[in-house]
Amino acid sequence: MRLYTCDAIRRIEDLLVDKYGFDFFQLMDYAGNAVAEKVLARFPGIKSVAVLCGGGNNGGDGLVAARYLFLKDIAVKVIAASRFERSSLQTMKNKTILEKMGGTLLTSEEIGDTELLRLLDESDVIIDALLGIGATSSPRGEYLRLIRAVNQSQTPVVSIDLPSGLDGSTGEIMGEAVKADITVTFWGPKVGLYVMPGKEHAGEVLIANEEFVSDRLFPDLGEIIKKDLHLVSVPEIKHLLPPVTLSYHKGKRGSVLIFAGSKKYKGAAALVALGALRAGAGRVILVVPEGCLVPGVTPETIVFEVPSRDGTLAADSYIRAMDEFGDIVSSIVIGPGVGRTNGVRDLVSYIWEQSQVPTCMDADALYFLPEIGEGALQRRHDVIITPHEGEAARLMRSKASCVSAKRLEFAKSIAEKWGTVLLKGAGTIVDDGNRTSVIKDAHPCLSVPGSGDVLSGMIGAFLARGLGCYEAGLCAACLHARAGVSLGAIRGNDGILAGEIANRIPIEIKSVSELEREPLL
Ligand SMILES: NC(=O)C1=CN([C@@H]2O[C@H](COP(=O)(O)OP(=O)(O)OC[C@H]3O[C@@H](n4cnc5c(N)ncnc54)[C@H](O)[C@@H]3O)[C@@H](O)[C@H]2O)[C@@H](O)CC1
Ligand SMILES: Nc1ncnc2c1ncn2[C@@H]1O[C@H](COP(=O)(O)OP(=O)(O)O)[C@@H](O)[C@H]1O
Ligand SMILES: [K+]
Repeated sequence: MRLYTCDAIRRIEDLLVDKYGFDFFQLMDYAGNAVAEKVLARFPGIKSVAVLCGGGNNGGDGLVAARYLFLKDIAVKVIAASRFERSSLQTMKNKTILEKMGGTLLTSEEIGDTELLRLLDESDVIIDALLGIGATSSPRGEYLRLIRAVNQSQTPVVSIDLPSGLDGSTGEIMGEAVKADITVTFWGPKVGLYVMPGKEHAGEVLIANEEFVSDRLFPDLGEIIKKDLHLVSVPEIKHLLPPVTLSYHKGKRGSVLIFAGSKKYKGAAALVALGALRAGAGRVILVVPEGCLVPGVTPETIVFEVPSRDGTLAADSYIRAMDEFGDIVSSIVIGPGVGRTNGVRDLVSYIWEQSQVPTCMDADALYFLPEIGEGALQRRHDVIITPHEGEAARLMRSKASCVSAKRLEFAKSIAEKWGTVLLKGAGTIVDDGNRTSVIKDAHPCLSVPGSGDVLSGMIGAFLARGLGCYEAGLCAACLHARAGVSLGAIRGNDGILAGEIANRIPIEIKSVSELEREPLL
């Protein structure tokens, strides 16, 4: 699904006016009306609503929503952060209409903090119409005070277009932002509503008036939006999954060579292998240091023990494994539980510089990449690296908090330097340097130990089945997230085991293959 930046949305709105003759008053009416409808549908029986309005057009949308709710006999209080002195004509007009109809308009400056909180707490719903796509800097003055009050209140919050204070094009928070339960946005999905931390601030996203932005009305839509930015959920990966036919055999499924585990961390290796098998790999070969018995490894896994160096793998592990299995290996996974010894550093460095096999690098393997990067680093087009935010920060010599704040930007920089990247966490990002996808589904039950090991095994399986790094990352992240949503719906947020995520994957693949629609990315 296409994702829209704020610039693209502005161009679409301008075209609706210039090409089709809408005026901005009409567009504001569509927007505010849609918000009122969604609020009434979501919160039936409400009696009172506080509408917090800024002085821009987002505030204008709030005034329209207030009017439609007022007409339904709901007690509406507009609390304005601005005196509307420099507002657009359409916002002014909507203010005048509401006033003439007898609506209550208060100016926040005249309301003390205690009274403000009381007003918000006494309302059944708060509508946040302070800032939309027009905000370009950290909220200040009354806007900031109102945002803080909204976040302090227990009343459900519906944000109009964007949670105020959120950058709609990046998902970054400009200082502080409203934490909404629901965001009603217009025309199409805006990037910032799906990328963390914006995703968390947006709550549930409802898109209004999407039908306006069709290829029929906008044949040149592809020119307007960034074609290389996508929101990906299961329908989008259907056409990527390799078809399985009656003539299939395990050779066609490809073979994954896994370098995982060490004396200290044994279980990781079993989970990578399970992830690969559950995602449909043909043969899964697990290379482990001698004596590091892998608990729980499934009998379907081929275990290949190599001499241990300080309880870990070493550079010669690759040569030994390829001597034995090189003629069948179609992908490599390296990292989970391998440890951080010199032997592992040599192995990672050797694979980065010498191997020609499509590879997924995860966990401890990522620890050594910056060191390799000090030398003559060659970006690998056939490697996908899968850092969480801490690992991403180390790769870019930054802090995890900086990565969390600017996920899209960091993913792009990593992809340009190293190769395709899958930046983990809710709203997982896959970036190959040219294309960026944000995974729509997410569930906190996935935040358990070994969950990432399963994911890297799944990527290995999709690479082995012939997918490119970007496509393998998309399929694995999407199915992994789906498994989380399915398990979470039954079992809640806590106590899911990583192996259970893996075991859920075949069902998720089946449900994707049964989907009827097959939209292109
Ligand atoms: N352009 C259009 O045709 C339509 C726009 N719509 C709405 O209009 C919004 C965009 O409207 P605008 O461009 O007027 O922008 P906004 O309303 O998002 O923000 C601009 C207003 O906020 C104030 N402001 C900006 N940054 C601030 C900061 N950091 N601290 C405090 N105050 C700040 C400005 O002084 C101005 O009053 C959209 O998000 C959407 O809700 C809808 O009405 C649909 C039609
Ligand atoms: N809150 C969350 N919401 C959605 N997905 C999450 C969340 N937390 C973690 N995940 C996913 O779970 C996996 C965790 O991987 P990782 O941090 O490497 O864990 P481990 O090293 O224990 O395997 C990643 O795929 C990540 O995207
Ligand atoms: K808003």
